[in-house]
Amino acid sequence: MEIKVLAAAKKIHGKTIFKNVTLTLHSGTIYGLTGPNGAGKTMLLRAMTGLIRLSAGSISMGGHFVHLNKKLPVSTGAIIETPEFLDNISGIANLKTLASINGWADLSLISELAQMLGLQSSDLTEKVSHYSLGMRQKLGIIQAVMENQQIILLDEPTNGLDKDAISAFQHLMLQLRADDRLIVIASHDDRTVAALSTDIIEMHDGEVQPASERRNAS
Ligand SMILES: Nc1ncnc2c1ncn2[C@@H]1O[C@H](COP(=O)(O)OP(=O)(O)OP(=O)(O)O)[C@@H](O)[C@H]1O
Repeated sequence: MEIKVLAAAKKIHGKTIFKNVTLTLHSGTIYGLTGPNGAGKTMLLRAMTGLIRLSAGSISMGGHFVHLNKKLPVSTGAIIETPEFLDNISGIANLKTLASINGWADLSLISELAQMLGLQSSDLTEKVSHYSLGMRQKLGIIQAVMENQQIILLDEPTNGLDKDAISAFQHLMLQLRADDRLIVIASHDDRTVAALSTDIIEMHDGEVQPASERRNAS
């Protein structure tokens, strides 16, 4: 399974956010999406999940085009910017609500993931309004993987995570890669990117550095 980004471009009010982005991403790989603030990483991830319309080019998953605000052609888990949850209900209630959108909730997998990331079962029953940034991020990670999504797109997933949680997160990502998932991690956390990524996609001013200049250790 692949994600193909072909000559993708996005302009907002005449300003180029990204352009000429052509990439083929493969399952069983963790891609580190790097680059300075404002390079266009988040916008590219938003385009991949169908949250914004491209100005030119196309994005497909598993051979089918991604369309604006439509169900994605391949099951995809994502954290784009800060994970959004309903504050006045518990963590577990949020996960159940989100899972039910796709019609599937595996409570034993959720509790296994929570335990792995250091989220206690008493935390899961706490209202999200009482969560710390790290707890929200852990809930976001669980949400992005709890339905065995084939594609996992994560924007700054280690934000707010402590050292132990970062190692647990890295361990989880490596497990998922071994399970043939396609993972993209946009991050300023160089250590996590270096520890996990077999391919670095570097963006500058809305353009991706040519593949031939990229490190490819896979
Ligand atoms: N809603 C918007 N309208 C217009 N321009 C926007 C909008 N959102 C983002 N931008 C611009 O798009 C560009 C790319 O932003 P993006 O958030 O994708 O960068 P990034 O690489 O994720 O940066 P960071 O490392 O800070 O997260 C920036 O110049 C930003 O100002």
